[in-house]
Amino acid sequence: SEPPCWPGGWPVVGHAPRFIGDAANAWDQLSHIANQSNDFGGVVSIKIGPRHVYCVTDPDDCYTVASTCLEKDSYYDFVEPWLGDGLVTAKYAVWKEHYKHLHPTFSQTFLDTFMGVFNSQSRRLVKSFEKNAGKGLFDHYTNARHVALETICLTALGVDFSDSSFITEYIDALEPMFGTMVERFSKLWWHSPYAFSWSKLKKTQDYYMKIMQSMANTVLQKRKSEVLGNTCTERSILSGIQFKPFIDILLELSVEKGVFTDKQIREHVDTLLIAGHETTAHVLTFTMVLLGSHPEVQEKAFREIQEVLGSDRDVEKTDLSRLTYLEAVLKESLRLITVAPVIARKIERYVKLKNYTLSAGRTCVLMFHGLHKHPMWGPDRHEFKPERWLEPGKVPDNPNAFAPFSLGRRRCIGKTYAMMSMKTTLAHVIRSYRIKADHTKMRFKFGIVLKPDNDGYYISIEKRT
Ligand code: HEM
Repeated sequence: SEPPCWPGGWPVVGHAPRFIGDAANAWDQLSHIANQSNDFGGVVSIKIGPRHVYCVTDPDDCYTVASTCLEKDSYYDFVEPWLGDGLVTAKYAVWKEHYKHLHPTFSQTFLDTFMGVFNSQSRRLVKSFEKNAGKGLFDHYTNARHVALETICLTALGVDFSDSSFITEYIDALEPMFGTMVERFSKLWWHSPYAFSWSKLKKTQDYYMKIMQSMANTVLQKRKSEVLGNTCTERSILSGIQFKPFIDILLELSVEKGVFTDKQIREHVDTLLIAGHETTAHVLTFTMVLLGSHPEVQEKAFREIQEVLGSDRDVEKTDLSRLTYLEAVLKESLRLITVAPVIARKIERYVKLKNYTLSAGRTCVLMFHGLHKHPMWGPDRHEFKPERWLEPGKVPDNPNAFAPFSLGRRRCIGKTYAMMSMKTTLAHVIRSYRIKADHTKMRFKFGIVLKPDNDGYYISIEKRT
């Protein structure tokens, strides 16, 4: 049978009026639907204008959809002019071909070579915090994001932008462009490509997109001539840190095997830049707030870091698996504040779930924030308790209950990269500063990823002696 309908829909427009308003309202509605879905047994259906959208929070049903519906929903077309054939937006046929070539570049062996970059970048973040020590609340997201973008530029592009204005200029174009995309989501009448093509919003979007594409192209062309001419200066600039950036692997594949066009390389690089920095920067920001609000957790993490690392040495790859409490902190943070709360798939042919059947031609949204608050997590599911990850029987034994990086074959390719870099950064930050914050003051908004909506996420820090 069809899943139950979320109450409160209007004729013709359905639930669309509920989404009118700002991004904070959009997040409130998404949270509401997720709760309702959990109350209704894990699936609920909503109507956004003519479009039927299924919203799923049941773990097994999430997995069924993630593993059988591999085509992204047409909502992703909003981002297509920018990210094109990049892995997030690519049509399944292209994705399958490109994924085969890209997957090995995320192997543990390649990622291990990034540890030097992760450490030096973490030290840059610690240093950038220094001026705020003992000075009250400050916006640590700005620093975290700047450093995260620098990190992904180093590892994906092989370019060190720490002494240039590239990062600031990129963020200055990215912010308003992202804004136009979120605005399009929230305005039903601009969902139609035809109506949108005439809008002022599209003009603004194109303006910023051009800036970003031309920045990416400049980097790409420079790198291409270096790779072809075998004069990769950046690698020697980062002396002592030997690694191969993703772009070199893409360029080699395109030169040797003709796998990618220049445009596709640009789209892959843009995808990595955006998917690889906004997410990790927000998770670090939120995790620091949670640590600052739970001093006993923070002290326990600090003691573990002292035990594993001892002196002020760099984090090595073998340390990462020994930082088990820190890992539990990160997982609990990803569970409680799910930075990528929703993804959407196209239902191409009918899909049989545990209790319902989804009809072809519709949209299915997997609500990971709802999955992470499913009653199976227990009565304390709204609380921050890293201990649950370390005590037997305290997390659901369903392998699909935890999906911050999505599920199935199109799950995040950067999961290990993200965990390695975030753990390294937190280890450096926690051992350098004592953090104070109040997570109850945080408000959120939906900006494709989950973002803070007020300054309630600010932290204050004191230097540890
Ligand atoms: C905490 C950090 C991160 C989280 C929570 C996260 C989450 C996700 C999620 C939920 C998806 C599925 C998106 C969808 O289906 O629409 C995804 C896909 C993806 N992520 Fe991540 N991500 C993180 C970090 C990264 C990093 C560091 C990179 C790159 C270095 C990355 C690269 C990608 C790519 C390329 C895809 C598309 C994969 C595919 O379709 O094959 N992500 N990520």
